[in-house]
Amino acid sequence: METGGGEDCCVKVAVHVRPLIGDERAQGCKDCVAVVPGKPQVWILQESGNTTVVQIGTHSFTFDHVYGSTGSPSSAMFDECIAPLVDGLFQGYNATVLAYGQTGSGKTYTMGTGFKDGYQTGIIPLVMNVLFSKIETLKDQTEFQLHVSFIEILKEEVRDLLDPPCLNKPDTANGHTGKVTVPGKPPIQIRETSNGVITLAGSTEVSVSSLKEMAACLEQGSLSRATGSTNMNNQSSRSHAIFTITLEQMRKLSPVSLGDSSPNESMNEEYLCAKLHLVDLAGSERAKRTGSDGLRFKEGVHINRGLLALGNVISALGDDKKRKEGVHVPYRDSKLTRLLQDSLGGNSRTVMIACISPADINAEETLNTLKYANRARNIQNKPIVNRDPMSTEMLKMRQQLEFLQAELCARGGGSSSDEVQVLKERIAWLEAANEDLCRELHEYRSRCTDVEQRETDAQDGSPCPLKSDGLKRSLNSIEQTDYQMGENITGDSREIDEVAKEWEHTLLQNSMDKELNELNRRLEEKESEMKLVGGSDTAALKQHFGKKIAELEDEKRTVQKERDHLLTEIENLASNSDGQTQKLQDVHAHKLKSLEAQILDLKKKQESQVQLLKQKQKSDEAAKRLQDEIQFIKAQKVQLQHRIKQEAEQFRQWKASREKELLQVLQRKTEEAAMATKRLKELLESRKSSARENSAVTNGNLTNGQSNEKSFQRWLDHELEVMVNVHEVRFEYEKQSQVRAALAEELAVLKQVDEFASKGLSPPRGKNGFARVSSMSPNARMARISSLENMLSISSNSLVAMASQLSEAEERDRLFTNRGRWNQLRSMADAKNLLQYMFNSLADARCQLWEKDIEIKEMKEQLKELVGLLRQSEVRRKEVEEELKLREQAVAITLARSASGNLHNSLEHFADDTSGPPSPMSVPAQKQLKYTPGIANGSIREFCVSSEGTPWAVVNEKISSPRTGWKIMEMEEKSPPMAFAI
Ligand SMILES: Nc1ncnc2c1ncn2[C@@H]1O[C@H](COP(=O)(O)OP(=O)(O)OP(=O)(O)O)[C@@H](O)[C@H]1O
Repeated sequence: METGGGEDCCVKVAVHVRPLIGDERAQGCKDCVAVVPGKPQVWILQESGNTTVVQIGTHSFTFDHVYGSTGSPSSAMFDECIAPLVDGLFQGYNATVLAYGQTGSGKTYTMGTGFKDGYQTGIIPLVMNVLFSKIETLKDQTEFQLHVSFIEILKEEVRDLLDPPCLNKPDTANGHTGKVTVPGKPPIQIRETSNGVITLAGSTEVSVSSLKEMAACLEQGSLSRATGSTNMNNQSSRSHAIFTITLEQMRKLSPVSLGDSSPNESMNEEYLCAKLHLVDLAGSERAKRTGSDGLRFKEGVHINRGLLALGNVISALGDDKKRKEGVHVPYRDSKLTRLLQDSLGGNSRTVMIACISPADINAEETLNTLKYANRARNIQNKPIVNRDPMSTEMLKMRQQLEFLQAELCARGGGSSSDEVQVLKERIAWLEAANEDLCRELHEYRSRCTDVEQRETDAQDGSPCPLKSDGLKRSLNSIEQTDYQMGENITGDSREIDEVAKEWEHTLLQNSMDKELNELNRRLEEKESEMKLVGGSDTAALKQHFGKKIAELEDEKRTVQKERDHLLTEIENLASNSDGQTQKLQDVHAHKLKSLEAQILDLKKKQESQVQLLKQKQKSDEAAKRLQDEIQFIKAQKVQLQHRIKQEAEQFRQWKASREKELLQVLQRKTEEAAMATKRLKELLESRKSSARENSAVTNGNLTNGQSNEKSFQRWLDHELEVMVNVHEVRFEYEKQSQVRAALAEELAVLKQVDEFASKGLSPPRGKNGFARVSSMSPNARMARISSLENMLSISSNSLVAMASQLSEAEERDRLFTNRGRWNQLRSMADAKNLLQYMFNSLADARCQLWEKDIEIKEMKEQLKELVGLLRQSEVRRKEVEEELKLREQAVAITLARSASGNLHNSLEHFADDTSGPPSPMSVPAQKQLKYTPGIANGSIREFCVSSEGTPWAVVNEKISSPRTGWKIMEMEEKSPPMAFAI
């Protein structure tokens, strides 16, 4: 059904970098993707220190377009990449848009297959808008018919998203969504027709005539897809979804005049049919990162298999050149692979949008995505216009007719009747040929249908072989939970210690703060009292009082003098008893009286002054006492402040050393990871050279059979070492990711608490980690935040570096697998030798494994016994403590009695008490364990000696481990002397 030629064109690749999303921010992820401004070039970055940015080795990729991050805005993607494909549809070109990338990288967001409630984002809604507005402008010249289909490929099974009865029916086999067959309706199948075209037979094609109808199909399908995912208990799309728009058009061409004969309508029409496949592939994922749930694991395997298929298609198509050169490049022949192959490598115009996350934690997947995408750019497509064969033939005839008419005109506008007759005959011949062609086409189509039906029947009858070996192996490899248990237990108890220490510090600081506040309060109280008591200057007061008393004394003396003088005068006057004298006498007597009153008053004043002075002295003494008290409180305060400072300093030092320790652990882990990464790099490098060496061997450059054999053995050893190293790096990667997640979690909590504190709020109670963090001082919090950020940065760098090597290893391994690991073995003898070597190695490895198993069993037994004995001795210790307490009490009572005169009796009583066995333990002797590193299997007896030199335990060797050289000793207690116990 296709004619017409087209030029070759490569698959266009546009990278879409989404921003960091909430979850990634919460995990403290850094942006490790950079786009060169103004160029479609992407770099994966590694930060060195806090400021400098260094590019990692070879990880720079150039594409046709890069959107997001510092590249072109995402809004430009449609106009630059997709709109030309929509235009092409109207010219009859098929087109495919593929969204590819890891889980959560933004494929659904980019494509718009999560279309819901009319909310239009993504490519598909935009395609629909443009399609209908274009149809609106062309509807006068062209008749259009639109169909849509929406299917989902889940575990290599096709589900029709537009046919509800096929959806959401429980599959009895595994309990999740499966497809049921509707009677009379054949199931959808990915089929390969006899001429090699891959088709989806039996999918619903809904005819649509408006934007609304098409949007409803997209929405219905998207919802069905989401429901399916929810049934499988998973939010992410676990399937490949293909939304196909088929555009049929019948164009009205300008009529061709056929002289006097009636015009043939069909010759004035052109029929074109083109399909646009919009594909949202399931996200690539590593089984380990999705958790160990069996169902999800299986899905992951299928998804990855699908994506592997895509990867293979891409690389196989990319290797087309090699195929042309005669090198065997295998295609995987799964139907899905072929379907994708047709979309990518067929006659479509194809745009691949490689979605990536910028988070450093996804660096490995991002690198893989970019590598695939980069390879996809090499794929050559040959787009052609899809015309109905009839239409094509008509078009040819039409062209001939036009040519003939033009010729006719060129000969002067007129033509002889003979010429017209010749032309008419030619037209009749062409029409007859056309009819023959149509008949042939019809027969050909029915033959094709027969062949397809036979193929389908044959497939239905043959059960599909189970390829479960790889899966089993993968499942076995994830059963490693025991491995880290010891580490976890140690980690947990360490964390408990740490939390306890922090609490202790907080409580101590709080109680000391309270104490300090109390001291301050008392100090204030005393000081204000002091102000009251000793507020004025005591010396000045004393002087003031002294002066006052002296003045009073002077005054008293003057008044007394005056009184004496008056008395003498009165006596003199008494001897002269005339009237005058009597009068004077009275005056003097009066004056005398007042003077005496004055003297009395002065005396009182003086006394009160003396009293005041005495009181002052008393208050001085009180002030002195207060002063002493204040001094004492002040000294206490200084001491307490010193203790607070000391304790804080101790805690700070402990914390710093803990932090240092943590950093050292992280650094050690990072160094280990770096070492493993470096080793892997070296191994990968040397693999390249050993591959060359081996190819030299197989090309016969080395004739010596033995060196040939050795070289194969070396190569095999090397391959195995690489495998183990990749495993090691992956293991380190997982561990590092966990460390990083824990750091990020703590950082997030600290930042939240900080935010709450800056708003003056207290963090929510009962939330994990909040209580502990909120008790930290702001400075401690800031210090911890910066230290965590530092650690996160180190961890990020290490993760990115590991991801880089892992991706390299994976890439090489994949290439190697494609080429065939064993291709270089050219002779049966080589193969047999290598097989023998492998057999020997495997046997060795199994024997070693067996020995290790035995050792582990032995150690587990020992551990069990040790734990039992530890518990016993713990119980025993408590008993002894109790007994010791009782004896101490008894001794105290005895001493008290002896002090009260009953010395003799009590000593007798005391002797009675101690007349039993001299050991404080009256129960049978207990066995204790003792570890002695060193020579095993020796006959050893040891004596533990008390402080007085008395042997009290005999030690017998019990179990010994030839591997570790540690032995467990049994110790029997001999009763130590009582005097020692007292
Ligand atoms: N360009 C973008 N801008 C903002 N958010 C985005 C962008 N791309 C994706 N996201 C967000 O990232 C998350 C994951 O996106 P999406 O579901 O499209 O990923 P996906 O690749 O389809 O995942 P899966 O393969 O698991 O289905 C979603 O929350 C989505 O809203």
